Amino acid sequence: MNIAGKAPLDTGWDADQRKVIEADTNARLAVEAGPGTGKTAVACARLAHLINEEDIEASNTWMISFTRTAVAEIRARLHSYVGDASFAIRIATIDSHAWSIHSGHDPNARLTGSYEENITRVIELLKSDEDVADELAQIEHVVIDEAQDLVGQRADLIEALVNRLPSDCGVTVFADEAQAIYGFSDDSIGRRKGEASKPGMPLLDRLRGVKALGFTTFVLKEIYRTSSPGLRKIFSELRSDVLDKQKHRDGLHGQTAERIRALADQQGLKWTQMKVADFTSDDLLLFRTRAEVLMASQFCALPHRLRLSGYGVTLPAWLAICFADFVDPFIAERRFLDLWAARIENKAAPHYGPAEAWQHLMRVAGRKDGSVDMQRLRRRLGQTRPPVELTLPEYGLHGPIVGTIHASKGREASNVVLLLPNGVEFESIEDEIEETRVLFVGATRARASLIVGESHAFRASTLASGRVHRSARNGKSTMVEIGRDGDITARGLVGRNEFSAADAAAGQAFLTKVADVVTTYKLEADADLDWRYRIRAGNEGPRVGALSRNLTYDLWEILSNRNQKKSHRPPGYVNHVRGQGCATIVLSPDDNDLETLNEPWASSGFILTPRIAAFPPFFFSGRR
Ligand SMILES: Nc1ncnc2c1ncn2[C@@H]1O[C@H](COP(=O)(O)OP(=O)(O)OP(=O)(O)O)[C@@H](O)[C@H]1O
Repeated sequence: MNIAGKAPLDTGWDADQRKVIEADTNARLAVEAGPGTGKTAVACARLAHLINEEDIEASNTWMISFTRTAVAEIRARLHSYVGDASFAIRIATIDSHAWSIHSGHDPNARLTGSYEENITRVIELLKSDEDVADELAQIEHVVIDEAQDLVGQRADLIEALVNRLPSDCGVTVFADEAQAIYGFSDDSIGRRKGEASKPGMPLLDRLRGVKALGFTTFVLKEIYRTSSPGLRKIFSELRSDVLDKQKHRDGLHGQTAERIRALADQQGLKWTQMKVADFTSDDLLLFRTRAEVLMASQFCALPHRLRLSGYGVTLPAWLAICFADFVDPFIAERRFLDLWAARIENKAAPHYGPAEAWQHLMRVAGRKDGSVDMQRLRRRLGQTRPPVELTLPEYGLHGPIVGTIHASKGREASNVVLLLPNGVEFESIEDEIEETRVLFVGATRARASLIVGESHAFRASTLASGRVHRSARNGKSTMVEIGRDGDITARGLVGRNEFSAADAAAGQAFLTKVADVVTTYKLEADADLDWRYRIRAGNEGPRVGALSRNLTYDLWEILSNRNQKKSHRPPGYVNHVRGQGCATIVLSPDDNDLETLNEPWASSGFILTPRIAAFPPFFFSGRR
């Protein structure tokens, strides 16, 4: 297949891009380029070229990226270039590559060690273990995208990996230092996290610094993301300023924000006068912090999607709707298509049809006889990181995407509304430079237009669990984030302790009906469940689940932080908890929670869950 013909435009790849795509199989390339110059597109095309034109085995190639959402997008792009061969390429985040080296070669590998301990062990294995060396000897090419974000231990890991690769294994690394975001989370501005505050030397410089590794630098110059003149200035001139060390001094953040306002297609809007519902599916609304995203989402009754940390990948509702009562060990295509026709068609249908859904199932757990192995399917889907091809990239139904800048790195959208934080103060110049790069990333996501608005400044806090809360109505209520990973579990939905079999069935039947619409729930504290909150549909509807203790603990933590543990208690009920349709929870056949569930879910392992992401007000009441 001619990859050039697959370029996004009839004109094909430009000369710089082509040099990278068609470089020698075993070349070591460091590609530096700004936003929208096609780094990710070229990364995919390079692998496609190697597989299609140079006879490199897809299974002997690795593609490493920083985030799981990026991985999903890369898989989709590669599929369009090389078809099903893309499924053989090991596309994953650096963390999951590290984990597979660890678990494959260390008999004592356990998930219990801290993140740092695990990485340290993997680096040791890379340096000294002969089996690891044997495995690496098979690799013919490694592509690393978004390398600017790999710092500290992750950069050590990549360096150790590249050092151990056979000398004829090619490596292509892409990076844009102007987009490096390493130290901060998307929780709040200027909150540094652990060792990331000492980023050290950028990975590209480290690799280029070792002569023996043999890296040559390439640059991509042409901007393809946008033709808007203002945006192109942001992508190029503003980028030079962000990178210019001479300009790294007090006031850089404010000046950068000012420049973005001046070059944007529209500016001066106030978030208080806008709402999520004013936008369409082509729009991406970007906020700096998670709390701002949660606020914007809480006040939007129409379907929309969320993109922020803490809301893991979700599996589509059709899986549970088809398989909740399916207990046979295997399923044949005919049977699946019947289930789809009866339960999914015209209801909770995803953007693909039954034939494609079946192909996904076959790839994940297909057998030689053409049927799908249900136990295997459950094992694969029940992992914390299920196969990307069956997961949904955003949390929600459809409509505009509301997200943090951090969670939108490497992505693009037709129209971007960037809500700039105002009146920010920084503790150090490093903080300010880091936040300036965050602004730059936010301002470079748009293809057609960038609208800049001012966000509404308010204070919010984050608990140890990562849950955000903020005081509202002059302290009368507290808005608390609901729907984080772990808030709703299989037990909370269909556990025997929580529900009779009949009530669980009624709850699941209700969720099937609302699998693709927005639904408002009410939380009710239940004394019989140790004051955990039950989730009721509307005021009078069925109870569809019970939240885990995580929320109850966190509410007491809020009271404790305020010294109100003795005088106040969490409210008996909470309104305005919205769910964006439903998703599926899958339990692996060896999951201990299965025995606590009602039938048929204890046998099937597929459970429907409301997709809740809400920031409702809690009125803590005084104890008498
Ligand atoms: N030669 C080309 N002709 C036309 N469009 C192109 C070409 N190369 C890339 N593009 C398009 O330009 C857009 C930006 O590409 P891509 O997302 O790969 O950029 P990037 O450098 O990875 O950006 P970022 O650093 O912001 O993540 C994509 O829509 C891509 O399809």
